Amino acid sequence: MRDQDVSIPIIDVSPLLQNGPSAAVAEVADQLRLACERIGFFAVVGHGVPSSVKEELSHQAYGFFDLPYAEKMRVKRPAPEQNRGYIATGDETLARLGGRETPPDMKELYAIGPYKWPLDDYHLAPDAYPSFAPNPWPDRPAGLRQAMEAYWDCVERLAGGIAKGFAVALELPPDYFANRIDHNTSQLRLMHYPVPTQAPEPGQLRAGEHTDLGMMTILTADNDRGGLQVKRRGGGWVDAPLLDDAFMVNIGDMMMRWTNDRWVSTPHRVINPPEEAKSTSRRLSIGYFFGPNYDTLLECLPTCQSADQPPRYETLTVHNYRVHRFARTAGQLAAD
Ligand SMILES: O=C(O)CCC(=O)C(=O)O
Ligand SMILES: [Fe+2]
Repeated sequence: MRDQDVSIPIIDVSPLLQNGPSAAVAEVADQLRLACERIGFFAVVGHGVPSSVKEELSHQAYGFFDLPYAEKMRVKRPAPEQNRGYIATGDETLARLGGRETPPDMKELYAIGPYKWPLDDYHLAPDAYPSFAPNPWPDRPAGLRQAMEAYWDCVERLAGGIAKGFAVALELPPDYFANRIDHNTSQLRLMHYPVPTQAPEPGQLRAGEHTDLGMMTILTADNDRGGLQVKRRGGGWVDAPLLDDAFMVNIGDMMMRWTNDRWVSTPHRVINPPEEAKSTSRRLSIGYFFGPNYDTLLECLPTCQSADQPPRYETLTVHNYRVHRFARTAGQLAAD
């Protein structure tokens, strides 16, 4: 297939979540494999996340971003290396993840990390930080916490199902990733792109071009707001489709390392609204950035190497890989 003909497929993942018959699982896995090889993005339906869970979180998120700035700052990011709390407009530049210097993204966000974990040796070990640390919850809106936790549980289950599909697609046992993600170090980020009040600076976008760092990202945005664009393997941007009741999923850099570049993480960005649509361009997106356990080894998968294809990347733990990536971006604050 020619690169310019590749589009973002829609995949029904329900067999992965319902322990469907192995033929159905293999069929979904094959669709996932093609999507990951060709474009690195796919839309999922049959995801099992009730629309009420998504709608409630969207409602609560708008409630939070509508609060006065000073109130939002009460839950500001607790420390620069932490990826949680309120991150105000001007404080994040996703393009830096790829080593590019641009003006900051035109967005504000509120993020949490894992919220239910015991205070045991594993979660209190030095390498558990900053993945496991307390989340600073705002007092208002009162329903935000419950909505974020309910949403987290649903998309965590979905990510587990997709991970099973990835394993089958990579000719590994279906549960290959299970004990590598059972203490996952994910983040749930509410991203608010307000109506722009001034013209963007040259090179300034709602979210600059980047690849995501983790294993996969599960995204949803207001249905009628476009802006997310995905780079094709051969170059050129394609608009992510606006679909009702689907999640957009993309693979991140950890999948690329695991698969020895068989599944390349795809650059994407969020472009500015056109001038004529500016006044109604407020956009909310919700991203679940799924990261494996902090001590999981990112080592070339056994099925992704051979005598002609030796491992291209050094083996690192998830924790050390993150530290290494942040060092490369010169300690700048960036999304995970
Ligand atoms: O807002 C979106 O649709 C995507 C944002 C994104 O790619 C990110 O935050 O990593
Ligand atoms: Fe992203």
